[in-house]
Amino acid sequence: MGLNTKNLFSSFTSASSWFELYAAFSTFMMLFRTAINDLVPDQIRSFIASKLEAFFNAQPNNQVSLKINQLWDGNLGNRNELFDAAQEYLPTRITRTFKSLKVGKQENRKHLDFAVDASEEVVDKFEGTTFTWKLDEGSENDSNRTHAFVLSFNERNREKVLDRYIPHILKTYEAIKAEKRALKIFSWEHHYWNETELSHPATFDTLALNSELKQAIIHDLDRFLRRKELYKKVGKPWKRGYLLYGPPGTGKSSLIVAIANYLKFNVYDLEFSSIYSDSDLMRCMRDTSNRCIIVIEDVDCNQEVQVRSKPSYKDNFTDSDSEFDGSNDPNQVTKKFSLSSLLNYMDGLRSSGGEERIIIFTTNHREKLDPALLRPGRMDMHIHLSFLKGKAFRVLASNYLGIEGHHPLFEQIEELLEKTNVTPAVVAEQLIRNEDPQLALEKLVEFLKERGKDSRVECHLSAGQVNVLGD
Ligand SMILES: Nc1ncnc2c1ncn2[C@@H]1O[C@H](COP(=O)(O)OP(=O)(O)OP(=O)(O)O)[C@@H](O)[C@H]1O
Repeated sequence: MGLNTKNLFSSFTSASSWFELYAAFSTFMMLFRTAINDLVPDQIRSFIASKLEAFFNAQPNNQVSLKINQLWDGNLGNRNELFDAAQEYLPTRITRTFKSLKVGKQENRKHLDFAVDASEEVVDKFEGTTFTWKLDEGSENDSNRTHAFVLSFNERNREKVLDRYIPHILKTYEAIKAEKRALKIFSWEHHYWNETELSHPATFDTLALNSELKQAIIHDLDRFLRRKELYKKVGKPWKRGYLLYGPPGTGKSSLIVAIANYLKFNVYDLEFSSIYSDSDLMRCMRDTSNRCIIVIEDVDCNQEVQVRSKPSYKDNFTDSDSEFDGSNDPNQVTKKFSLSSLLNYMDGLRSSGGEERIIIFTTNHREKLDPALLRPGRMDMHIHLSFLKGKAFRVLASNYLGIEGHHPLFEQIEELLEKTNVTPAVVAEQLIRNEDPQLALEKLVEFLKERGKDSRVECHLSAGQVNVLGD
């Protein structure tokens, strides 16, 4: 029985017949789609879709590529920033599925670094479009060999690449650079901030502090950063003041570095002796950048701050910018600027209106400080750093001896530490004397037993404490 095509087509000549055909086809498609959705799992469907897309994109006639050379025009002094950006950006697209990767670790860096291997293509998705990257390492025979990235994409995405994809890569690069940027420490000398790199490795992980205290500080810092909008709404300068107090060698400076490394804030270290007048103080405060920590160390040694309540000074200094050299003063202390200038700054009254500033005062003697300085709002959190107690010792054992787990001498050492008042700095010094962990711990036990005999004459202070004075 033959199929009569003439009859078949003639039966579809009317509009209603075409409509019927269309309706039947739509119904079939709907059923087909539902069946596919029900029967074929999600992963398989997206796999097929990506293969189809790759197939069409791979057609040589609609693929275009951009070559991003390491050097612009081969000129050594002329690096191509886009190459550097791609080099930083692509490892962020590396997933666990890669078969070939370059991996390495740089000195002073905790984390591993990854880089694209020339034998592997990196496939990146941006706004639903697939981009393929390949590293070209140049010819081995070429003495001026440099690298290049080749970016391939479908020609219909030319505009997207230039208008949005490349700007996106450059922006990501800036963010990565900011994240990796070395922190700076500034000191005020002769009316200018002198900058050096802050390469101190202290972090909250390497600090021997009791863990509740650590958590309380980290929590306070996080909360401070989160509350930008609230500070703005209530018209409060967005800053937070911490007072670190305790005996020398308990980690005040180390904690400041740990805070800086945690927040990625630069540190401005201010010694009052380098300030010549109120206006000098204002200038140095004004010249600090946002997102910084201003540190005034050993504030009790800075006579200007602790002596405000002494009658001889009250008579002599004012809130003005005038300088007072203290030459007639019986205590022979040089007074160059007023405490009230500092307090005003701290209240934000005369600040430059900057944001995200942390102010840290350190002292070995909190009791010597002027109460005006300690008032809530000026010093929001008082952090007491004290002798080494409890399990905090294990952090030092890890820092100095590389002992990560347990050691049979730990309990004995911790018991001895409870009975003795020794600072983390003193214990650190003992540990560093011997490379052999077992020997170092045995020597520490001996040392602590000796110290225990003298401990009766030492004052008994509690372990690290924190006192939050409110917002
Ligand atoms: N809590 C701690 N955790 C880890 N290391 C510490 C701690 N305290 C002291 N150290 C070690 O002791 C050394 C001295 O400590 P640091 O300078 O931080 O103490 P400090 O309290 O600021 O002393 P000072 O009051 O004399 O300035 C540091 O190099 C650090 O290695």
